[in-house]
Amino acid sequence: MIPLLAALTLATVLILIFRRWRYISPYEHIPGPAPSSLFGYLLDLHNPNGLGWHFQMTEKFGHVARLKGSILGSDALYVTDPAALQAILVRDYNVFRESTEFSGLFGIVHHGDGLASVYGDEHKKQRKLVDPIFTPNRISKLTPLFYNVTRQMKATLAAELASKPRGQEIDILDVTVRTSLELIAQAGLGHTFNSFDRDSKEFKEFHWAITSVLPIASRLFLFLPYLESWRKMKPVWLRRSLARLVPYIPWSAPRKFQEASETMHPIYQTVLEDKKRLFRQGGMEALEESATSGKDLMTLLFKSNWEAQTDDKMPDDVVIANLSSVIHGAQETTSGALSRFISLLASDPSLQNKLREELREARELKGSDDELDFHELNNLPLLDAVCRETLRLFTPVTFVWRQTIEDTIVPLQYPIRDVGTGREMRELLITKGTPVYLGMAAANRSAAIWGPDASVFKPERWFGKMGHESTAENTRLPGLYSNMMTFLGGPRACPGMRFAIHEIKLVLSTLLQSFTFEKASSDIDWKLYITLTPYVAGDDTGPKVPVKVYPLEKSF
Ligand code: HEM
Repeated sequence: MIPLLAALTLATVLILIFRRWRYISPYEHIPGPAPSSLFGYLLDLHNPNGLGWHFQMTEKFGHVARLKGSILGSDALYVTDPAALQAILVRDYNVFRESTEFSGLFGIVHHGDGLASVYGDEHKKQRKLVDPIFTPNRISKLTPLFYNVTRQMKATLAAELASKPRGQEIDILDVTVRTSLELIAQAGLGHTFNSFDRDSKEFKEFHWAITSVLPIASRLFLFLPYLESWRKMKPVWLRRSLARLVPYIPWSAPRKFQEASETMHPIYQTVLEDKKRLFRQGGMEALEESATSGKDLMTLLFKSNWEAQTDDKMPDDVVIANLSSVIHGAQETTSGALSRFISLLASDPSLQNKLREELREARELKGSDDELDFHELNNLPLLDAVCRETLRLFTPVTFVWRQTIEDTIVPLQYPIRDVGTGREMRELLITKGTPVYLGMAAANRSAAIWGPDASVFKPERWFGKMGHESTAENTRLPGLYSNMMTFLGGPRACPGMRFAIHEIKLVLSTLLQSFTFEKASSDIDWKLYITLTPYVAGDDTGPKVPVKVYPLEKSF
């Protein structure tokens, strides 16, 4: 049996190598980086220490680059061209699908076919129910809930500082992680993880699961192409029986991946069951009388689903998968971004003071002890510019992945020069099956788009300007937020963008009104997992962002 299996494997590998040898890439004429291993571009693209590889893409190779495949695989494209991005994300979004790697991965993590795992009409139908829970009006009503959480954050941080010698470094990532998880738990689920209680078992377990599942998955990237077939495997009893064997695999990554995705699911089930029970007992009124006055995203989604036409209603497993997508989408991205903001401010005391002055003036103008509301926070020009510039330069999601399901020609704003003939091409045929990587961080740093100072942190570039006016030549990118790619664009753009911006502004303003920040002695390495994750340089024991924090003599 074993010799037969070995012979079959060898024959398959030889056939694949032969096919690869005969393969003529449709992208031979496009410049691109040489792969650093036999695995082709894959190891470079996913290298946790490879952020520089992404950042240099447009300057070295232009706005479309060829990524050479492995000895067994075919080539891919890395796209940052504004016109091509518009075609891929908006015009032809049904042709450039979320990759099966991602839909398989998120289908398993979210235990069902939520937004991140569906395409076409099903995706449109689900977005119709999810988008209304994120309108500016709905987000503005979450402000009191947000302040409840930031008050706990402030008290916990003040207590930690009081218990330590003055000037000792603290891990601000721990603070932003607890804050963003508690914010999305309360505002998203109407639930608490008691995240500021160091002994909270629920916080520890959920936090471990939500922060580990994607970094672990990126260690399994060679297996990602098979996850979609795995989760759709029939008969279901066979898949379930095989899944029971995972804990016995002598490799920790699949075991931990399974454990993490199994930890989060029961919490979402309980939250949904609680809402249903309340609804059965007292209808919508009972939900509206709950602790969040019915303003949490889960109640809104429940309502939106209840009011939908029968054909549009989502079954419970899809509601749960979407709930899980929302919580996941909100957690890692926002906590990492918040710690990035604070470490930037810690290195720039003058910017910190200017932001504090802007806040002080706004509070004085308001003339009461009430905190700034949604609109008042949005009307602070320096805070807004710092927010945009940080999210441009330090894009939390570096790239996304699409798969082409039919041959399509896309236009190019920046022509490609043929490496053989030097001929200029103003459009590009992308053939069926090509993996297409959309370099969001690279597009946000392109010197052709943003000018020669594209890689400099310069909040002033946004003063008095909207979206494309801050680029070098009024270039329009198809991004949802301020003409940049941070939250993507088109029908699959991030629905939680307003939630994220409001959270970032509100948390930062709360911290700046009570504390000052100073740079710590160590440098931070931002590692590329699916979102950017901060580590102290030379210390791989876990994500951290040490800074020195001091209470303000007079907080306001
Ligand atoms: C700085 C913070 C955030 C960033 C940079 C960010 C970025 C993104 C990006 C790039 C995508 C597209 C992924 C893809 O197509 O492969 C996305 C999707 C998504 N985000 Fe966010 N996000 C952030 C915060 C949030 C928040 C706060 C929420 C919810 C409260 C959220 C919920 C979602 C959901 C549900 C999706 C899936 C949308 C779909 O497939 O239709 N995100 N996000």
